Amino acid sequence: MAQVKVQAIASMLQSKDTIPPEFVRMEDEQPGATTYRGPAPAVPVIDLADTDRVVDAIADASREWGIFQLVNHGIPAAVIGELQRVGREFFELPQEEKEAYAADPRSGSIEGYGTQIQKDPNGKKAWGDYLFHNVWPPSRINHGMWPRLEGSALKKALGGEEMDMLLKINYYPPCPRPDLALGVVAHSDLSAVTILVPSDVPGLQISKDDRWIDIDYVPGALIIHIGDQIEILSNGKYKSVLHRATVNKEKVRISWPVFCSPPPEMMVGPLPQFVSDQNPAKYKTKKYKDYQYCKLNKLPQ
Ligand SMILES: O=C(O)CCC(=O)C(=O)O
Ligand SMILES: [Fe+2]
Repeated sequence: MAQVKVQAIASMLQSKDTIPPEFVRMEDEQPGATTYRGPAPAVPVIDLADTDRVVDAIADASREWGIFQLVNHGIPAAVIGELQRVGREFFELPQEEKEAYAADPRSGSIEGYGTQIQKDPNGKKAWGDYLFHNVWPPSRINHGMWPRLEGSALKKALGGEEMDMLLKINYYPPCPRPDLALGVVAHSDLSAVTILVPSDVPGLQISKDDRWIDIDYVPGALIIHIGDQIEILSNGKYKSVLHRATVNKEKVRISWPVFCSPPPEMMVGPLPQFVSDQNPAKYKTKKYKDYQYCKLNKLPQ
């Protein structure tokens, strides 16, 4: 049976100030209670055109933050705008039309329209739906998946030989109690890096010095997350950032992360230049797909 999507639940809510109990997060996760409201340092903004500084700036930000905003990235605003438009258009289709693209849990692939990826130990749910679509390499593109994403996604701008790219479109309907719910719960990304196109509605938060802080988007910037694979390759020098997404009372929030990951069979482990007698390997060396399996099934890495 099809999973009931949050968008359908949100559209049927009678009350403007309550949400079903399974969406009320445990108290130590609720954004209303846990978002830090004091002055906090801002996520670094890096100018890709500043060739003298860019490499050091990325290394510093990856070590201290695990996330940064990239400006002058060279991807035309029209390409990004097209991706946003087509993604939004998908979620505005009637519910039964969207269900034609529903993810099939038996297929072993994450691709498709769905809600709720990971089981929650307390049976709680996140306030959001998604559409996953492989966009690179060409052999892994499923041409039956929301065809209007074909050719419009960031793949043309980003396409590289050694990376697999998975586009996710997160759709978070307006939520009567954004203080109690989360769109995406705290996690780090399994990818090597994630390139996130934000919408104009804020909501991305990171954990920095044990506080949840809001990210103020720089208009037109791409948000770059360091993911688990870079943390592993660098033996922990560069940090996979812990982050989560909050939702909005009046507005739909959408985000467009592109997860750039090694191919499934590639061996991943700390690179020799990051390992020494004083600094032994902190991570195993194994296939990327084995790291993926452990993360998705919440097993020890
Ligand atoms: O919506 C966002 O801003 C973040 C989404 C996210 O972290 C994810 O889908 O992995
Ligand atoms: Fe994420």
